[in-house]
Amino acid sequence: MPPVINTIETLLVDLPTIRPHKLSMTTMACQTMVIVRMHHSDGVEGIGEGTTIGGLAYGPESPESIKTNIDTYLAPLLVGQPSCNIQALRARLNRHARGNAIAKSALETALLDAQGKRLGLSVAELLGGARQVHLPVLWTLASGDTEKDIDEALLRLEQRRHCNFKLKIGANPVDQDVRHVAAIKEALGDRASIRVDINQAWDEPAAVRGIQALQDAGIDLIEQAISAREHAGLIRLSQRFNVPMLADEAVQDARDGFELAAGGFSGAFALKIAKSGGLYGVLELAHVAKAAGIGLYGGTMLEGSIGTAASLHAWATQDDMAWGTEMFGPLLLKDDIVVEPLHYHEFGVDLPQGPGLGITLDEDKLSHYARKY
Ligand SMILES: O=C(O)C[C@H]1C=CC(=O)O1
Ligand SMILES: [Mn+2]
Repeated sequence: MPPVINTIETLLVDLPTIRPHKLSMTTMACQTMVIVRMHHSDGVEGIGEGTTIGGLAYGPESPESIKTNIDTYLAPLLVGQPSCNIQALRARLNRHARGNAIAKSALETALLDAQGKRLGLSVAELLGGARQVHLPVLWTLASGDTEKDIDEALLRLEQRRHCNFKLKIGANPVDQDVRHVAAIKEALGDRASIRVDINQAWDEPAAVRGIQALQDAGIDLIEQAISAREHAGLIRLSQRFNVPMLADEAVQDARDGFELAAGGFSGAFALKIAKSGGLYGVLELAHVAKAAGIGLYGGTMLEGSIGTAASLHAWATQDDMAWGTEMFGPLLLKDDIVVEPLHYHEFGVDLPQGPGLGITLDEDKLSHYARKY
């Protein structure tokens, strides 16, 4: 008898961050993850994670909506279905439920984890095989304080944990943000690559002024300076400056990637399993980017270890991520809910080994941090 999906359980898990994490639209002191536990009739359990940033501040799905929509609409579409045809299950979810990319990503991750455990293969192997087993990882400096950010960067460099840094800007006036970034670049010099993420905070005239100053200060990459929906503006910025643009919120899936590429965008795309509805969707976007000569960047929604591991399995199948990854989510959290945390060293992280995601839940930690009703 081929296995079928028996039950799907969702848990909201709140973990405090090691310091306030300041973005242009919110400041995070805690991260909330939706953890999926999917049980199959052959006794296999698959785990997945759906995570966003700042409740509804970052995007249209909140942790609570992800949980509710899985429990109410998506899980009933999967329960009782054969477990192994993940493409058929993806199509079924997409046919009956629009949007909800983060919820779908959490479910697809759990399906892949279970299938890998069943077959004795890692998720990267299920996707065709790993071309890298140690991936570079950037760190985000977002304490809100220039001196603290410089100290944090120097410490990470000395620990050989990170040598690429992303600065979150856009909450302050443009000139103040530019001074903050330039001071950090000046302090770190050629020892580090400095990039910025504006998270859509500027309009196009402010972006033209700000990016010119950031380019002059030696910044390497400009992430999502203007509104996600302003594709034409983002294309204009990419054609105007030498410093490359990184599209993040503007590029959710392969369709967005195709539109930007066809419109003349150049630069890089931030890939996130959460934006593309899972690992297959994000790899479709990667293929469009590659065909268009657009660079790849392994992005995060600041997921914990499960979502980060799932993303790593997808990125590992690629040999040329021009801009590396930012898979540091677990390092921003004070604690973890897995038995063996991801191993960060030598400016990167190891791809977890073993069947499925290669991750085991720590039941005590999970029940400690799971939201109680
Ligand atoms: O890139 C984003 O927009 C979200 C996230 C990723 C890293 C970080 O610090 O914030
Ligand atoms: Mn971003």
